[in-house]
This record gives sequence, C-alpha cells and structure tokens, in this order.
Amino acid sequence: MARKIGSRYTAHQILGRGSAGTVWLGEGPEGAVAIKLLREDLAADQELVGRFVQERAALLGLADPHVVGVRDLVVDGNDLALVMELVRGTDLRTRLERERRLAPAAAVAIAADVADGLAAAHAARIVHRDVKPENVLLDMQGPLGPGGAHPALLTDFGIARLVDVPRRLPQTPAGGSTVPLRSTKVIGTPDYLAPEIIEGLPPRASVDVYALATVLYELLAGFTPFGGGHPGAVLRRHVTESVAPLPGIPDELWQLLLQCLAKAPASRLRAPELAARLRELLPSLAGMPPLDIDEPEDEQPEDAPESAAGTRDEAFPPPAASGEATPPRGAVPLVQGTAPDSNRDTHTSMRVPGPDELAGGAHGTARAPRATGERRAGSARHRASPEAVRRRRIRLGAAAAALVVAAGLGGWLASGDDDAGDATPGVHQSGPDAP
Ligand SMILES: Nc1ncnc2c1ncn2[C@@H]1O[C@H](COP(=O)(O)OP(=O)(O)OP(=O)(O)O)[C@@H](O)[C@H]1O
Repeated sequence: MARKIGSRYTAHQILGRGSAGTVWLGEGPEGAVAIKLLREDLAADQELVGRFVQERAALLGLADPHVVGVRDLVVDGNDLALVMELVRGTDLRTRLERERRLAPAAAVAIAADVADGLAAAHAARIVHRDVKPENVLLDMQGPLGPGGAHPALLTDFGIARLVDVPRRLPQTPAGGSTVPLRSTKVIGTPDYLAPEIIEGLPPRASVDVYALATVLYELLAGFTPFGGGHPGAVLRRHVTESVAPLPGIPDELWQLLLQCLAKAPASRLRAPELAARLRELLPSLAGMPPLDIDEPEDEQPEDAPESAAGTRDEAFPPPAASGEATPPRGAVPLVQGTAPDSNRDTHTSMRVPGPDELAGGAHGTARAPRATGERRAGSARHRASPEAVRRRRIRLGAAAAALVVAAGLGGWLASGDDDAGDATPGVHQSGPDAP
C-alpha cells in the first residue's frame, strides 16, 4: 500500500527493517529511491528532529561512489524520513550468511570500497561509528570486480549519531585545559567496537578503521576476531586480547589486518591509506579460494563477566531479546514484496565497564581458529555447529547488538580536542558542527 512521505515522495513497499525504522522502496521527483522512515517514537522526539535538521547539510553533502547518498531529509507531521539512493542488490551480511567465507580477493575488494567510502566521510569530518556487514550494500547492477565482488557502498551514515543522545559534558576544570572525557554508555555493535570506545573515549575516525578491519577479518574467516559469548565478554576481549592468526592468510594481508586492529588508535592506518594498500594486494589474491578454516569453539555462558560479588554485573545485561525468533536478515532485494527483516529492538544500552571489569579476563589471544580438521588438544569446550554460530551471531548482532549510541558523545565537543593518537586529526562525529 502506497503512502505519501512529505509532499515529494511516495513509499511503495517495505524493503526491510532496522533498529531505527523501516526502509521502503519509494519514488520521488528524480525516480526510484529508498526511504528510511524512522520509528514513531524517534520521530516524536523533538530534540532528535532538531538534530536531523541540523545535520541536513552534512548528510546531503556526503557524495562518494562508495557511500549510499542521502538525497533528502523529510520532517512532515509524524514522519521523519531519510530519502536515500536506492541500491539494487543485497547487503553484505546476507552474502556472508550465504557463503560463510568470501574468497580473499572479493573480501579485500569489498573492504577497499568501504575504506574509500570512509575516506570520503572522514574528509568531511564525519565518523560513521557503526561499520558492520549490515551497513554495507552490494550493488548488483554495478560491474563485477575482483573475486566476483559487486561495488560496495556504506550506508547508515549519521543514523547512530542522530538517534544518539549527545550530551555536552563539562569541558574544563577551573582554569585548566580540556579534560579527557569518558562516556558512560557504549554504543555500537559489540563485535565491531574499537577498544577506545569501550574505554569511554570519544569516537574518532580510527574507530571506523578498526570496525572495517573486523569486517574484513569476518569476511575471510566467517567469524569476527573477538565475537562469541556474552556481549560483556566480547567487549573485554577487544580491550585485552590479541587477534588470533588465520591459517593460510597471505602475510601481507595479515599484517594489514593486524595494523588496523591495533589497540592503539594511532597505530591504525587511515582510511585512504587502507583503501590503497588493499587495492595493491588484489592482484596477488586473484584466484585464491576462501580460507579453509574451522569456526572457533563456541563460548560458554561463564564468559559473562561477573562482578566482585560474583553476580552478573549490570554493565553487561543479557541481550534485550532473544534472537532465536528473529528471522534471517533481509536482503535489499531487486524483487518486490519483501517481508520485513525483523522486529528488532533499537540499540541496547550498556554502561562503560570499569577498568577492573575490563581487566577481568585473561590477557591472551582470542579464540584461535584452526585449519580444518586440526584438533585442539585438551579443550573442554564443545565446537559450535554452524547453526549455533549463526544463532549466536543473530542474538548478538540483533538483540544486544547495536549496543547503544548513547554517549561517546564527547565527540560533539571534539573540535580542537582530538587526541594526538587519532588517525585522522580533526575528524569527529558531529559533521555539521565540525570546524
Ligand atoms: N539505500 C538502500 N537501498 C536499498 N535497500 C536498503 C537501503 N538502505 C537499507 N536498505 C535495506 O533495508 C533493510 C533495513 O535497513 P536498515 O538500515 O534500516 O537496517 P540495518 O542497517 O540492517 O540495521 P540497523 O539499522 O539496526 O543497524 C536492510 O535489509 C537493508 O539492506
């Protein structure tokens, strides 16, 4: 059933649902578009509407072949909508679920495209903050690239920021210089969160590079480097553990991944350099099959961190809702009449764990993947079936997933306050306010 969105657009059918709203296939004066209609409760939030309007110029101005362009922002009665370029194809999560692991050339080509998109955003002083396979769309109408990869476009710019509740934190002690800020809530999707966000620092461009490197690892391995188990355990691993090597991965690619997954933001490459280095690797990866590795063992519930009192700590609440009933994530189909992806709740809020909580886990290497058939001696853990892994991913990705977008928002006052360690000085999440 068609419905009008503002005076210029008509929404025809649902393409899918995310945590912030529903995406519709629609039409406007310039042809077919995708319209993201934000949830009613968000649309009723006057502050959020204000931020929408404020961010308008930044969102509309971000033009790059690897960024899903925002064409318009509509504020009309109860409707709050982002009108976007329509990408005819699928999202990267759907492709990954179908193939489990991508050939290195395809994975690297997709990551290079996303790095290009990030480079454009960072140049415009916008940090994405929620880079993950769900937010990468594959344009099936674009030319086939290396490894059979269609062009990749990064979407959902600004959504995390808009839906978030930025707070201007007290800036300076009496007569002193700016205090380093710690946020009190963590936002994002646990598997892709950079350690500095978990530690409460404002998100800089380098968090996107870390998230993209996590996505690339996942495309190659079929699982993320620090995922698995309770969301709190995932957060802790980001901060305390090193990445387990992937058997069979070409060394240069591994070194690149390691550099971008560095705990120290300053050690990571910037997005333009990452894009260039990935593209340089492409010829050497041509024809290489997907890596032949097993999933790591599933995590046990005891991975959930415990407080000093020995009870599950409130910093790590259980996922808001079970993902078991969540249907598979939808594609962005060329086809019509798609059912909504899910009725996922919006971002789950977690408070930033304290240093003791983060240090609670053993320092070590994340669950080591093994070459196929290789047994792990003495392991008491059972191996997860692919189905269990899939369900675990959905649980984490969907329910606990978008851990919140509540704070980190020291970034709003980041102007002139970039930490020296930032890979892209001057970049912060508040596009339009940026100096
Ligand atoms: N510009 C677009 N063109 C075509 N399909 C799109 C476009 N943007 C989003 N979609 C599709 O709409 C569905 C919902 O997208 P949405 O961005 O709302 O959620 P998400 O990114 O999957 O999840 P979340 O917002 O919770 O992170 C997805 O299947 C996505 O592939």
